Amino acid sequence: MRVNQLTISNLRNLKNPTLSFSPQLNIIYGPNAAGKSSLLEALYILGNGRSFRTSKHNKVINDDNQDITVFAKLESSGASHKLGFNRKRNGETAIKLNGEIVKRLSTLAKLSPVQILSPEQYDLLIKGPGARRKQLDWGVFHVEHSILSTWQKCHKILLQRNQLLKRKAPYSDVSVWDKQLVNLSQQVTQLRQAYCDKINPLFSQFAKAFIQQADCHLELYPGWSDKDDIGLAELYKSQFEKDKQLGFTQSSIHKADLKFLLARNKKAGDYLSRGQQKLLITAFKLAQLKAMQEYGQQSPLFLMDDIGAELDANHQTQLLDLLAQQPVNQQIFITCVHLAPLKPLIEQYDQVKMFHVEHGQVEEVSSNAMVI
Ligand SMILES: Nc1ncnc2c1ncn2[C@@H]1O[C@H](COP(=O)(O)OP(=O)(O)OP(=O)(O)O)[C@@H](O)[C@H]1O
Repeated sequence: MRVNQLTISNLRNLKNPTLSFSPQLNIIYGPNAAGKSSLLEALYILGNGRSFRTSKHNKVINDDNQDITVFAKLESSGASHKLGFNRKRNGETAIKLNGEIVKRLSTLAKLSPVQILSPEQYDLLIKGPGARRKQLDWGVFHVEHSILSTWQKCHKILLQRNQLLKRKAPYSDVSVWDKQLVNLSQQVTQLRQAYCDKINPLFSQFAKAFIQQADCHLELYPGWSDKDDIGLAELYKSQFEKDKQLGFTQSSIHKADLKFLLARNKKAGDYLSRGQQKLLITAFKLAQLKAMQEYGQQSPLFLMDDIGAELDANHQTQLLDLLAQQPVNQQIFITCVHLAPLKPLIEQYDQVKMFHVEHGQVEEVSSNAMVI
């Protein structure tokens, strides 16, 4: 997928730019608080219907305005599309694809997948499992769309079962849902596991290069522990009293986790330095990108916010080398304060566009005019 043109209205401090992008490398640079990340936010909204920096939609709308609009001309799965997204302060949202109203956010996700690496994600290893599960399911969805409906059905049943548990219903009532729940939990887990199997060698390879630790790997915790190998159906039976006491189901896909492990199964979050954790997340994101390039329906936009901020010079060079090896149809957007470290990367691309941002004003500048 690639975005050819983007028009942004009333997003944070941006002065409503219309921009034409390179199908390969786009560099967005300028001083702090210029509006660089805001530009990436607009691109992210195209694929997700929300910001990557906040869950509070109103924060993204310019203080003096009542709504934001992001409009893009893009190419996806070999066809050209016009995609418009509008959100008002009261939360009302309108999405239009080629003039037709779109109701589901999953349509956006399928049409314009976006992968982002930003400082907001560097604490993924020390956060709760929810954030890792989200990243995992994002990846699974983009190589196997069917996970979404199975996941939704599973969560619906969990909701019904939990309502009964809260009401202290008897086992005979609650267990009506167990067979379906077992079935759906296993289906989701199989898809998650298949994705982990695909991504693991890619992740290990990037992780080894970045943090010089052999045997870095990902392990899926399905959301229940079955040490005695009795099966999920039996677990529901044996956990019923505890579930009733708690008022919710303890074991299913809502408790899954993606574990980042080092040699001898040490938890990466407990062992690595902050800097190494950031590098490991970078390795994970690159592995997800590669998995989509190899197994997905299409390659996502790859957004890298503040590329220089979190890496030392060596690791930055390593990352830039990897970016220089991306397939020619991979569209990349990078924000930075200083251009100088990006010079070797820029020189390796045929089609580069550079945008200078200051006080919300975005201007395309010639890459030949790059003064370093
Ligand atoms: N709702 C809003 N309305 C108007 N301005 C806003 C709004 N939200 C944030 N801003 C301002 O927009 C500016 C742009 O922020 P942004 O994070 O995009 O800058 P940046 O160039 O990525 O900065 P940095 O290099 O420091 O990360 C900031 O000055 C911020 O205070």
